[in-house]
Amino acid sequence: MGSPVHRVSMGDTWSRQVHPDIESERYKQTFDVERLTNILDGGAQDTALRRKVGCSTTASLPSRTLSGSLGFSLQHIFLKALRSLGSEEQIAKWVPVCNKFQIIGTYAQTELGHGTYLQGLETEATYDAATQEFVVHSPTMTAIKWWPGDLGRSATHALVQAQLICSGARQGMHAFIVPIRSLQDHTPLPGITVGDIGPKMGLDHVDNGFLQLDHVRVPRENMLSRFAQVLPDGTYIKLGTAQSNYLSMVVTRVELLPGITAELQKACVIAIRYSIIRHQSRLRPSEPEAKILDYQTQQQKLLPQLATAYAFHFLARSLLEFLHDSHDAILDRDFSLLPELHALSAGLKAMVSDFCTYGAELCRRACGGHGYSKLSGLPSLVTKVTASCTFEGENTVLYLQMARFLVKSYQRTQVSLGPTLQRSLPQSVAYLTAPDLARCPAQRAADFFHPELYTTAWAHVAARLTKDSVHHIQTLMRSGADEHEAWNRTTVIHLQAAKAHCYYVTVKSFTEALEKLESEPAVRQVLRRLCDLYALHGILTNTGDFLHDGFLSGAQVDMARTAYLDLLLLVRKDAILLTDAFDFTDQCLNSALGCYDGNVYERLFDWAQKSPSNTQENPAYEKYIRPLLQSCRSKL
Ligand SMILES: CCCCCCCCCCCCC/C=C/C(=O)SCCNC(=O)CCNC(=O)[C@H](O)C(C)(C)COP(=O)(O)OP(=O)(O)OC[C@H]1O[C@@H](n2cnc3c(N)ncnc32)[C@H](O)[C@@H]1OP(=O)(O)O
Ligand SMILES: Cc1cc2nc3c(=O)[nH]c(=O)nc-3n(C[C@H](O)[C@H](O)[C@H](O)COP(=O)(O)OP(=O)(O)OC[C@H]3O[C@@H](n4cnc5c(N)ncnc54)[C@H](O)[C@@H]3O)c2cc1C
Repeated sequence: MGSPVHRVSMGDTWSRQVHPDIESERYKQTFDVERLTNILDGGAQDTALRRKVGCSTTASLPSRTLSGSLGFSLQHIFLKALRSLGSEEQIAKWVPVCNKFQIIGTYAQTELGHGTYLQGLETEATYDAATQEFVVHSPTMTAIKWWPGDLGRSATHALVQAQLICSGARQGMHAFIVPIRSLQDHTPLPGITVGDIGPKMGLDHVDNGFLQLDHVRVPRENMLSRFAQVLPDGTYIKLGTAQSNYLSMVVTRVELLPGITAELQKACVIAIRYSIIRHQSRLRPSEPEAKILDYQTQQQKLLPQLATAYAFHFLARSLLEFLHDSHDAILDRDFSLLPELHALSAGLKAMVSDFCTYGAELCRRACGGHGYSKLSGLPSLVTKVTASCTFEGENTVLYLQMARFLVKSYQRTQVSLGPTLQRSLPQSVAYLTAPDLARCPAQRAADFFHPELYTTAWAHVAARLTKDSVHHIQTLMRSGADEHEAWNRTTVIHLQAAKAHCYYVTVKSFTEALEKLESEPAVRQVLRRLCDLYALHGILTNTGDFLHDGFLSGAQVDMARTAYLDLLLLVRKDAILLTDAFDFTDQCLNSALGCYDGNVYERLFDWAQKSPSNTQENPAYEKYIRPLLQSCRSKL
């Protein structure tokens, strides 16, 4: 069956037939794969459009982003910042020339000496009222902009985040459009030293660069002025908050989620399809070698990752909807939803990138030796997704931003505001004031197949860890620590609370997505198993947090494990169909192990023969091997 994109190529004989092992897995269709693909896309028309454009289900999500661009095209970050921080006039001026590639933009915020601590950025933009210009300058070596994508060789303009100095005061980080290369011959403009930062772990196709500015002048109109203005005489008008100019990072963190999730989805497709083709060892001495996906340990490696990949798809959709609903208000300077949006975007970007990096590497290892071959597509996928743990905010720092929001939300519950409090707490932390179950009510394994039960369990642990962190701070301060030291000496607990909260938010968004699938019983059932598996996998890999205060008993953990192991068997039956539903083309997967037709060994052998080391003269023979052999022969 499969979708039209999976017409196998009419190349070699082996590429015209689907391997019987994988074909047999597609016969027993317990649900309509095409229907699930449509649901992931948001509808059948969206599937058709995506196939025309050639993306996977998740990567198409950004097409509904604020910018309407598809995925992370060149200068996506630059455009994002322009739309978030620019006035309507500035957007009208710069976005069209960007979209027509009359200029190429880069987002230049990080410096050699600072990436995380934005208050420490050293690049300066000093207003000169006499000429109504800003003088943008790198005062020190550590102020050199370092890392911006497309800066190394491509960009003609940089959106430079710099400390604004005007009216004799430092006004904090503001964004300035700075031309850096000539539009005639692409050479660096006066005062500009620019280049590539050199080899990286991955993402080799991106020219991350450096930019040193030597008193470069730009017109007053080049400061993005949605949230602040500098008048011709140098008067500073503040229109937002101290962090308004951080808005583009919030938007980018949300819009990165589908792309990061797609990497885990691809890793799951490759590893699960390979695990159907790969036969190794015997389940019973009398039987032929088993498909490695029939080993419980292989199921336990891969299927929770598949569940996570689906969970993050619905999480990304839910957060994109929240961004959509709040973004216009924020642009109109109603910042009431921004704290929750910032916390969610920070914490969930940290969790999604952490888990997708871990999961992609797990999928790679689950493919044995062939997983270490670049022909599998997995090594480059792992090095690519790893970057997402750092760019757009280093994960630990972002988890701590989420923790800061949890602490402040919990502290609000400590001030007795009565019944109005629950309504006023942000929706994502409403559980902090909900009646708390002291004990899980589960009596048997099947009880763990109830979304309400495991969602409540996650809320309980997140609330407990948040309360623990606040009490830890209070204890330290009572013993004489100031608020900053108390905060720092509690950050390990803060991280635990933030991670538990993020897991709770993901479970909740998955269950809410399932509630909307009333009319799709077969698809809903298969997704429900994945939701159960995702929730229980988290409980069983963080058992201590659930046992800590007796919320779960040891016997109940055994029940959860029984339910979990049963789920592995059920999900195993649908595993191939669930990978097919992501609708990645073979070209997109770029993997000899993960092709739709399952002809792994033929592709490995065919692709290996085409690799440069087999198609070019061996440079080592004349220079090293022949002289070595000859010298050894002469001694015989
Ligand atoms: C891999 C697969 C992907 C596939 C597709 C992609 C392919 C390749 C494309 C690659 C694209 C990547 C491009 C990368 C770009 C970048 O990396 S751009 C640079 C990103 N840099 C950062 O994210 C910097 C991180 N640091 C910060 O955000 C801040 O310094 C901080 C850590 C948040 C601290 O800021 P600070 O001003 O010091 O604030 P605090 O004192 O901590 O808090 C004060 C209050 O401000 C609130 N706040 C902080 N940040 C924000 C925000 N962004 N929005 C709104 N509010 C914010 C914070 O909550 C505090 O509020 P109160 O608690 O109420 O006081
Ligand atoms: C592939 C890639 C693409 C990038 N693209 C861009 C781009 O286009 N534009 C751009 O401006 N930047 C870009 N960056 C830079 C990126 O945004 C920064 O690297 C990132 O924000 C992390 O900052 P840092 O490098 O200073 O790390 P650091 O903050 O120095 O992190 C080092 C360690 O210090 C710890 N740490 C730091 N602060 C704290 C704290 N307060 N509490 C506890 N621990 C802390 C961190 O957890 C981490 O373990 C890119 C980076 C990469 C890898």
